[in-house]
Amino acid sequence: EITKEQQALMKIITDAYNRHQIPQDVAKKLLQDQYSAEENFLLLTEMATSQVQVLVEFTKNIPGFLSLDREDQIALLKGSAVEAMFLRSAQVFNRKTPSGHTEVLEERIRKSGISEEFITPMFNFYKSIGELHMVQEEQALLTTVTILTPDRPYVKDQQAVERLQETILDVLRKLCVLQHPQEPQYFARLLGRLTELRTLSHYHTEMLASWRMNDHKFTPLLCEIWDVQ
Ligand SMILES: O=C(O)c1ccc2nc(N3C[C@H]4CCC[C@@H](C3)[C@@H]4OCc3c(-c4c(Cl)cccc4Cl)noc3C3CC3)sc2c1
Repeated sequence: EITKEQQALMKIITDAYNRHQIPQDVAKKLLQDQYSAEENFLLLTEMATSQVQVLVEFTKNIPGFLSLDREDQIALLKGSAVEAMFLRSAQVFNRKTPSGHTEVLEERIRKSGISEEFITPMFNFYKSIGELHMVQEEQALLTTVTILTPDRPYVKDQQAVERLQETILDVLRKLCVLQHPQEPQYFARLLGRLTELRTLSHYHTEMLASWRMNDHKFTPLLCEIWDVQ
C-alpha cells in the first residue's frame, strides 16, 4: 500500500533524522556535577543551541524544503523550532535503554527557573509521547509534518508548504496503519499530539519571557530563532 517512492521518501527522512543528533560530547555535559539553577540554565541553553543547529541540518534534507521560497524556509524553522525540539527531546525521555541522560536532563529542566505551571504540561507531554511507542520512522515523519506546517507566521506561499506536508501526511497515515493494525485511531492520536505541541509552544513563549525578566542571557542563535532580545 506504501508505494516505492513513498518508501524512498520515508528512508531519506528517517536516515536524516537519525544522522542529525546532538553530539555526544555536548549531551555528556548533562552529567557534569554542578546543579545550581544558573548552571542548569547555561547547560540547557548550550544544548538548545546545539539542537537548533541539528534541526536546521535535518530540515535541509526534507525533500522539497530547499525549493521553497528562502524567507518561507526561515519562517517555517522559526515557527516550528520549539515544537520540533519537544518532539526530539521526547525521545530522550522515552528511550528503552535510558542513556543515563534522562534523569539528569529532567532534574536540570526542573531546576532551571521554569515555573511549575509549565513544568507539569511539559512532562505530561513527554509521558503522552512515550505512551504512543512510536517507531523511529513515525518520529521522523511527525517532526517533518510539524516543520511543514503551512499556517506559521509570515509564510507567504502556504500552498507550496501544504503540498509538501500532505505528501508526508499520506506516508505517515499509511505507516501508522501498517505499524499499529490493532489501533485504527493511531494516526489521529499522533496528530492530536501536534495540537498539544502548539499549546506547549505558547507556554514556551512565557518561559522565555520569565527567564528574560530574571536577566538570563541566550545565545545569538536562540535569540534569532525565538525573536528574543
Ligand atoms: O541524545 C541524547 O542523549 C540527548 C541527551 C540530552 C538532550 N537534551 C536535549 N535538550 C535539552 C533541553 C530540553 C530539550 C530541548 C533542548 C535540547 C534543550 O532545551 C532547553 C530549552 C528549552 C526547552 C525545554 Cl527546557 C524543554 C523542551 C524544549 C525546549 Cl526548546 N527552552 O529554552 C531552553 C534553553 C534554556 C534556553 S537534546 C538531548 C539529546
